[in-house]
Amino acid sequence: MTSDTAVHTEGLTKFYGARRGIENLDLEVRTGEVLGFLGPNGAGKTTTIRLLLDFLRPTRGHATVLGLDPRRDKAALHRHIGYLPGELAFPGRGRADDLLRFFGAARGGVPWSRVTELAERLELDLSRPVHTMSKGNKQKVGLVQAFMHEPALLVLDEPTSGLDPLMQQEFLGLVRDARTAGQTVFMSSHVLAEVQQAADRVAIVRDGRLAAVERVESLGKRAVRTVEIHFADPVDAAEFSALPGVGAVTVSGPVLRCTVDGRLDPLVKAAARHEVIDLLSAEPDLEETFLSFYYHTEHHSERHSEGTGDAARTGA
Ligand SMILES: Nc1ncnc2c1ncn2[C@@H]1O[C@H](COP(=O)(O)OP(=O)(O)OP(=O)(O)O)[C@@H](O)[C@H]1O
Repeated sequence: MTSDTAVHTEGLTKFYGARRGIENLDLEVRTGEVLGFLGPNGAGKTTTIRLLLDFLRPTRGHATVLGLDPRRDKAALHRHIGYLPGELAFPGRGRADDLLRFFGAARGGVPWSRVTELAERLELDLSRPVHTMSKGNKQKVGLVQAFMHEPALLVLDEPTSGLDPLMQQEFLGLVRDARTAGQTVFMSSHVLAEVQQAADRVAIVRDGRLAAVERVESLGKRAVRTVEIHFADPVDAAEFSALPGVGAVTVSGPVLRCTVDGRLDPLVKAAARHEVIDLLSAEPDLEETFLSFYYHTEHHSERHSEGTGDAARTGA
């Protein structure tokens, strides 16, 4: 492991008795990248995060985080990490600002302006006692404490849970700023859409095993979109169904509906031979296309054909 690598795991495995938490995880998070750690409930995301921070001990295998051994160098490691747990539990009945002062002091001092700047961006009222706050506002306190000391590595477990859409966007802005500042971000989620907006790569876990690691750009290319074209006059389905990437063509009079996998260009050029009244293209639904590819396919490893150079498969 070099300084180019923020997190490195080798055969990392945790069983809870006979129950698999995560098994044989080989994963690398590069310094300065945002890695989305994606998987459905129970996939093993929280287990992995807790192993990286030494809140759990592996059954076998090994992790190196920021060049340190989480087990041996836990205290040093935690100073360089900003951690947002999946389930927040704040102690006591204190106000948010008092709590954050306490966290700041524990990390060797954090400029208070940094705390207020984060609180303003997230529209968090620091004068409120944390125990009276809504889930979303508690989540904001959790985010402020994770980001406030500008750690080399942010480890965020389901960071947007409880945040409304506007605040989710603000959070993604914080992640992008962290990346610009050279920080590394490892964030778990079960929502691809949010990870896709912020991450360089996504690692997909399923049933305690790593299913794939992909660059986010290659997810987009894989997306199937639905297209509906309204023509001035009726058209013939046969004219469109053989076009590259075009599938599920149905024609009802002057309205053509189909799916397009990849480039829209062949369909648009073919449509342009007719008078087009309207064209509707639904946003690529990556949840439906990409995730179903991994989650709902028995033999998904066989279906993963195009190599991106990043594919990491464990034969799950
Ligand atoms: N303390 C525990 N004792 C027994 N089994 C556990 C424990 N913690 C987790 N597990 C099991 O390990 C597996 C992975 O759980 P984990 O919490 O890591 O998944 P996750 O991907 O974080 O899920 P979620 O999105 O629901 O938080 C699940 O089958 C879960 O039931």
